[in-house]
Amino acid sequence: MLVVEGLTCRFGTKAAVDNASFSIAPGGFVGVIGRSGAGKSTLLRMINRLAEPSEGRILFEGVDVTALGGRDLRLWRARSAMIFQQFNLVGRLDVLTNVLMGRLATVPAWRSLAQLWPDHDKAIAMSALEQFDMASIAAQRADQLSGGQQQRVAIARALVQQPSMILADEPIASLDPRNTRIVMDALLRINKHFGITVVCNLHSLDLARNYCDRLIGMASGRIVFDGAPAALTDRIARELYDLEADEVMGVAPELVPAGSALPALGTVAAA
Ligand SMILES: Nc1ncnc2c1ncn2[C@@H]1O[C@H](COP(=O)(O)OP(=O)(O)OP(=O)(O)O)[C@@H](O)[C@H]1O
Repeated sequence: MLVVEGLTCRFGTKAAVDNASFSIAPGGFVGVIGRSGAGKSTLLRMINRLAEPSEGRILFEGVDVTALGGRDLRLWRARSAMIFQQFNLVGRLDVLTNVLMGRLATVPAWRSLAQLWPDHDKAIAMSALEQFDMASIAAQRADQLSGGQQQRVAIARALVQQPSMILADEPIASLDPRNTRIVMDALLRINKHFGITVVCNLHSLDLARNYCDRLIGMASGRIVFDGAPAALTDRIARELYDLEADEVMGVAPELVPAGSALPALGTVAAA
């Protein structure tokens, strides 16, 4: 169980994440939604400890992740594997070696530097590539792949970290619709087949509704919605996304009857 308590991250006087509290049970597929600048990336980066919280705590299975340092912190970063919008592969290295990078936390540095990966780790990496039908391109350079293939390699790299959770920060933001589906299906497979919790920042509300079993909505650093996708009405979505709403929902504007009051943000979260 991941528990986030009063988590805040300030940059100067601005709170990118402001007093966020929630818990995530194992095995969920959670979408973090909200407009650009809402604080989604900062939230995920704090959970992985790539960004330092200004206040609050992160607990995982009762361990205070916020207090970890040294080797324990490296192990936590492997256990809460991040996937990034820009894939973060090493383009000049082959696909298999990129996936093996996910084993760095468990392999002595001299072995990885000398490219002497143990057979056991190579087998794990090949098996991860097979999961996503990519074993046949194991020897190709990463920079020769399409964006969708690169992201699936990044997902395979995350999988070999044997994570408890995958934190995906806008993983499909630079992909076309076909590759978007392939990559989201890969994340869903990781979630359903391996039972690994997925927390995924998504700009598209349609995707979030289709793939996630729970949505956390953020606005100006605060959590303003936390519930099942079905509970997120179009009206709340419009408040979350403001002028971007039609773009993220892919629908025509809804006519709001004159004089009808919008529910206050946070009312659903509080219910
Ligand atoms: N390192 C930083 N230094 C200063 N301000 C930052 C830093 N990182 C994020 N911010 C600010 O914090 C706020 C939240 O940013 P964040 O990237 O977490 O939002 P987001 O919802 O992920 O947006 P996007 O979808 O555009 O990535 C923004 O106003 C951003 O400019």
